[in-house]
Amino acid sequence: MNFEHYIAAVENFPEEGVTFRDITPLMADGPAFRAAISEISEFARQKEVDIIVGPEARGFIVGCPVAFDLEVGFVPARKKGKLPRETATIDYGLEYGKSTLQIHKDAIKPGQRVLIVDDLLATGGTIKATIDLVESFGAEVVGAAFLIELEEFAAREKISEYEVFTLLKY
Ligand SMILES: O=P(O)(O)OC[C@H]1O[C@H](OP(=O)(O)OP(=O)(O)O)[C@H](O)[C@@H]1O
Ligand SMILES: Nc1ncnc2[nH]cnc12
Repeated sequence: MNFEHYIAAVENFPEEGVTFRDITPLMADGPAFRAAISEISEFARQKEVDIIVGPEARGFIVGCPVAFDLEVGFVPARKKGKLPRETATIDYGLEYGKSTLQIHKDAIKPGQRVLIVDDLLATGGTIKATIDLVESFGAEVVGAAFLIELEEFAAREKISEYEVFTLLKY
């Protein structure tokens, strides 16, 4: 399937100089969305994962159906102040701005095999922060999977020790 056909390029969003890769047309097309999720699920199955972790918000959109497909749990890494119970916290930078992610302290057990799933890999700030946060639980990050990789940022160099799966590269 030509997944690129379902990704809209929006110039100068959310700020001047950024080409935003919008996945909402892919999400709006049932067969295309399902096919894209299935490709990530196929990768995830080989990794024998215990849980999927997805960073807010688009990591939920891609990560939850993968978890459902594999019949494993999904753990949200949420932006600061959204989770109601005790959390582990990490600050990070991304292509446009800075943010903080939190995971509930009882959500991941030491030794669990974790796959991190998100929509897009740009500078790698989000994935690196999510990896560090997951590893702070004593869990094993068995890989990371994305719909889109922006190769100009060379994020793979930041996470070269991890297996990275991406459906589309720009
Ligand atoms: O590789 P990076 O430079 O870190 O950029 C990629 C991240 O940026 C976007 O999320 P954003 O923080 O904009 O949040 P959203 O999902 O809530 O839109 C995207 O969904 C990734 O999580
Ligand atoms: N260029 C981009 N398009 C969509 N999401 C992003 N997250 C970080 N950079 C992005």
